[in-house]
Amino acid sequence: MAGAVSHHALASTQSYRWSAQSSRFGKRTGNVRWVREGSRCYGGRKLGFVCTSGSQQSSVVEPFQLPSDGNSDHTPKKSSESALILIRHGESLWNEKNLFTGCVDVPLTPKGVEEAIEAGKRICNIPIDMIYTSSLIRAQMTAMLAMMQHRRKKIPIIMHNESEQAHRWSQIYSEETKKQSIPVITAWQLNERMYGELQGLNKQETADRFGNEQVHEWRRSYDIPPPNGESLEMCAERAVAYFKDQIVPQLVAGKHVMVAAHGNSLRSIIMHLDKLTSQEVISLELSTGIPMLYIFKEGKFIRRGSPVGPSEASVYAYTRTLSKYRQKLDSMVS
Ligand SMILES: O=C(O)[C@H](O)COP(=O)(O)O
Repeated sequence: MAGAVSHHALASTQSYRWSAQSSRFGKRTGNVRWVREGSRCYGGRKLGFVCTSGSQQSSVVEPFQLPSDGNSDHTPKKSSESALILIRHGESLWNEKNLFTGCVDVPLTPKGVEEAIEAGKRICNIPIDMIYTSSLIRAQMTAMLAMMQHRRKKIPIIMHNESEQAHRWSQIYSEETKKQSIPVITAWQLNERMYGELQGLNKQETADRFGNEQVHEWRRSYDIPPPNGESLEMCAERAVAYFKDQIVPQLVAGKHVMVAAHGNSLRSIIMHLDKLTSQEVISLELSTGIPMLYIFKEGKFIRRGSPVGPSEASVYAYTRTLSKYRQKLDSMVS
């Protein structure tokens, strides 16, 4: 294995996990509320902290620098609120085998399929106009399976823009059918961080060989890459840039967006949204198949946590747009 990488002591590392659970014992780190769920963890052992959902746990993120590309569609509408759902793919066949996966294109396990379906139930009342996924099948499967649960019953359709011909050949010629569809944009920039020479290795065997601290550093440090792979910082350079350039303008235009991607590409985006430091992000863990909701309003991102269920009051009580959308769905089925 090339590229020996030095390791620091990570003794003070705590772990945090996005979760739908709540707790009464909380502490604030910057503008993020972290809630202690159970025992402290370290280096791949038990992860025992949660970052909860719910109105008390919302945080307001500083306004973004909006892209000034002269496109009037991107002018923030004062009254508009857009939903942003971030979801890590469900369990993959290599998650199950505990192998470093990175950019290897591995499908979901039956459990991963279930997780995606469950995630879909949790967000089935939240409006979604556009979907962004990585170019990897586990994220695309997750998005499609989740959308099958959505009450609006729009059909997600992958847009093929890789060539002029692919674009032309995948056109839909009915306005009515288009209205019943949701465009799915695939982007390599949202792919998992490239794990270099760790891809395909067993995580436990790698820790046994190189030590827990070294492997934890490769997996969680901000700026230390695994051998010949991407650090989180390098992953952020493409994933956060794509988020700002392509996804934020859609939110600004009032579109509700779901992003189905990966542990580390989403960690880099959440680090950006929640303004986590490079120390804080070490402890951010994302579970497979857990949707996370942000509201974009007047140029700010408001973190709403993870909807526990389709009817969770706190998700809808807070925003007029979401509660109206839900009422509309209710009236459509009654
Ligand atoms: O690429 C992988 O192996 C996983 O998707 C993420 O792995 P990590 O938890 O080691 O970053």
